[in-house]
Amino acid sequence: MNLGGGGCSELRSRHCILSWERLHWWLLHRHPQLCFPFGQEGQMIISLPESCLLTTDTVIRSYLGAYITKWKPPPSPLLALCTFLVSEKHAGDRSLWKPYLEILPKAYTCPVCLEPEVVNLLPKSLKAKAEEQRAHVQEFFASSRDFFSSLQPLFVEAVDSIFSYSALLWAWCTINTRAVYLRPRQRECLSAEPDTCALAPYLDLLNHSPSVQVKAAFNEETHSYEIRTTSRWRKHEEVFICYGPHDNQRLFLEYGFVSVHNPHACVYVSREILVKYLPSRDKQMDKKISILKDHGYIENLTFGWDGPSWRLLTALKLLCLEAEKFTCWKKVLLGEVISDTNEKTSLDIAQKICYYFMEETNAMLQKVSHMKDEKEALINQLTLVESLWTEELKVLRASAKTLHRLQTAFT
Ligand SMILES: C[S@@+](CC[C@H](N)C(=O)[O-])C[C@H]1O[C@@H](n2cnc3c(N)ncnc32)[C@H](O)[C@@H]1O
Repeated sequence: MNLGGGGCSELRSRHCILSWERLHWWLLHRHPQLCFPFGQEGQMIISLPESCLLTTDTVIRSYLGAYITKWKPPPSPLLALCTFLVSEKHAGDRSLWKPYLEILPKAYTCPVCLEPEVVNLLPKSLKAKAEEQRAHVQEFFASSRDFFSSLQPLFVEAVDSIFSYSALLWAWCTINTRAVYLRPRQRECLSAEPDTCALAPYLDLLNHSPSVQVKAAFNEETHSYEIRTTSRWRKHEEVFICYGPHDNQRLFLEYGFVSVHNPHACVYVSREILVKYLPSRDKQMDKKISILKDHGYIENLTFGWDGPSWRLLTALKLLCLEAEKFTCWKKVLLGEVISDTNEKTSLDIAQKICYYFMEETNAMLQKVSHMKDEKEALINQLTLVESLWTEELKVLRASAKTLHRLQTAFT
């Protein structure tokens, strides 16, 4: 959120600024206690009264409440929120929430919204998650259609045309990219899934920066959702909050963007790649892999800005253990050095994997670049994917440098 011009380009358009001002006016008019003190370290950035939050309580108190209470099995909290958003958007000028709905993005860039040919260009681990996300939303839509049909008495138009897949997708992305967390509540008329999401107008204009520190939570004493910062902000500077210590794949998956110079950025190493560079003759390989699995060392192996993660190096050290040293595997997991040979071999393999990823990343960047020339309609989606690969390449280059330095200690 920019507290005085500049900032996020989405907000710079005349239309957005007008809507934003209208939202500001709307909130202050309804809730004069809304607070925006800012600037000082440790101070409140924003405090939003409970009555400004859009929660399942808002939905149940609305004209949808009777339909939700009647429906069996009870709809999920997420379905209640999505239904309300779609219905209120459809109401247009008649909606009390219009000033808020007007400033929401019309479309999103989470992987579920990307064209399949763009999803195909994502790193493998992210592609799998993107496909899961798409299947999840499709299933959410399919399983909600009967409930939507029950709402027909509320509308003149056919509910199928109002609660379409694209409308539900928009609502799902709105919640997924903008909701704040509330402590779980349980309502009898809703299913047992966690009811923890709330939309927080105004507060959800704040963009993410990985390098700021904030505390965000609902304050039970003031009955407000509060964000406090431990960072300092100058007048006219864009104020950021931190959505969490997320790497770029997670930011892309959950929020549809990539953070440049993200300190949490990393490149994931899959089990297949890990073993591809190990000696195929090792008779103890299956045993070693099963030890890694049992101790949770087969996942979340990464390259980061500081080189291979401790987990990746530990996994490699165990996989490279000489046959006669195999009994020392527990010591490896505890971080002990077994031998110079083991240290050196694992670093060499880490370097080979790192170079392999750099080549693959360069090849993907070329592919994306060709596609940008050919498919102009997909330029925004492709640019996003390109920025993800570009950031991964930067991480790999940094990792390769660190590895080179570590390897020289053994020459
Ligand atoms: C809670 S909203 C933040 C406000 C949003 N920019 C807006 O104009 O309404 C979260 C969305 O903002 C965008 N966003 C947040 N931080 C960003 C950043 N550092 N760079 C690019 N986009 C960002 C992403 O699209 C994300 O899904």
